[in-house]
Amino acid sequence: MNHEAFRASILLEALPYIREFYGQTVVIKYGGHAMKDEALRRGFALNIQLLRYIGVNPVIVHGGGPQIGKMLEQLGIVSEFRQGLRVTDDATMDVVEMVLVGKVNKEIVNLINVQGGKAVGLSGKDGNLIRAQKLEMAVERADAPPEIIDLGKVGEVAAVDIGLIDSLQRSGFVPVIAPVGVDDDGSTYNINADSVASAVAVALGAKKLILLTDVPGVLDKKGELVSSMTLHQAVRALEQGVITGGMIPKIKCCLEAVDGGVGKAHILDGRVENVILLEMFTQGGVGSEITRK
Ligand SMILES: Nc1ncnc2c1ncn2[C@@H]1O[C@H](COP(=O)(O)OP(=O)(O)O)[C@@H](O)[C@H]1O
Ligand SMILES: CC(=O)N[C@@H](CCC(=O)OP(=O)(O)O)C(=O)O
Repeated sequence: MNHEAFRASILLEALPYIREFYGQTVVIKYGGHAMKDEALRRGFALNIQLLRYIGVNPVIVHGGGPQIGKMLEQLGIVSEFRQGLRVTDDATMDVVEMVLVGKVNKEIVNLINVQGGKAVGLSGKDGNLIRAQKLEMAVERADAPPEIIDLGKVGEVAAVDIGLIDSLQRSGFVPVIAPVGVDDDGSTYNINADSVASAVAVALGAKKLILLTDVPGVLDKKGELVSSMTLHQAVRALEQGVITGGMIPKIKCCLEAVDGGVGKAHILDGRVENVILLEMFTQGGVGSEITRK
């Protein structure tokens, strides 16, 4: 199907939803795993452009973990993850910033613009967008007080200044944000992209937070997709140990977003073509959604 025919068919299906989403902000976290394939990258950009076309305001927060890993390897810098986060010394921070802000961010901007969009790339430094603070990571231990581990230049979001995003959206631009922030002293921090997406979604009062990853959504004990969970059910799933590894921080980000006023949070398979449109504009969707009630 060519571009025009595809756009027309999507528009027909989307009609009932246009009213609901018109003028609303949707924050989409575009993870490194969902960027690997050229056709998928083009499809992602087309989905973003289609959202703009029907009056939705998408804001992209991107990752790039695998891309950072590859560059560190080429430079002979050993990288280690603790609790799903990259231990970041000064040399690693330089590479993270170069890869995320200099390479991945501009590639996404270019992709969207090639599809006829107007994307602008930002890092958390631009317009004081993301104020960071050093992450104090406490790890629970059996029969001992929690251990505080030092991850170096790994930050968490302290504040989001939406001024620049606001101006860009009003001028019809799609902001594309790299998850790098600065603290009050101007030190640069590497922040997990899911956390940045969640904080940006809350600050913007977004209708939706969409996290694109490399699984169909949240899976239960039998490996079956959980289409919908309330905040309460998601907390129970965390406590019961159904959710492990990288899915733990992802669910926590969804909880923070919905708790902070975002309409719904979605975890979707970024390897599936048109997954954003399928989730937003079909009955029942295709991934997992987390709702307040
Ligand atoms: N219950 C679960 N449902 C789905 N994925 C899970 C679950 N528990 C753990 N995971 C793992 O979480 C991973 C997603 O987290 P992560 O690799 O950090 O994603 P990303 O790199 O896209 O941010 C999945 O690939 C899967 O291995
Ligand atoms: C602190 C930390 O771990 N930061 C991440 C930032 C990129 C990211 O989150 O990328 P994905 O979403 O593609 O995994 C990192 O250095 O890999």
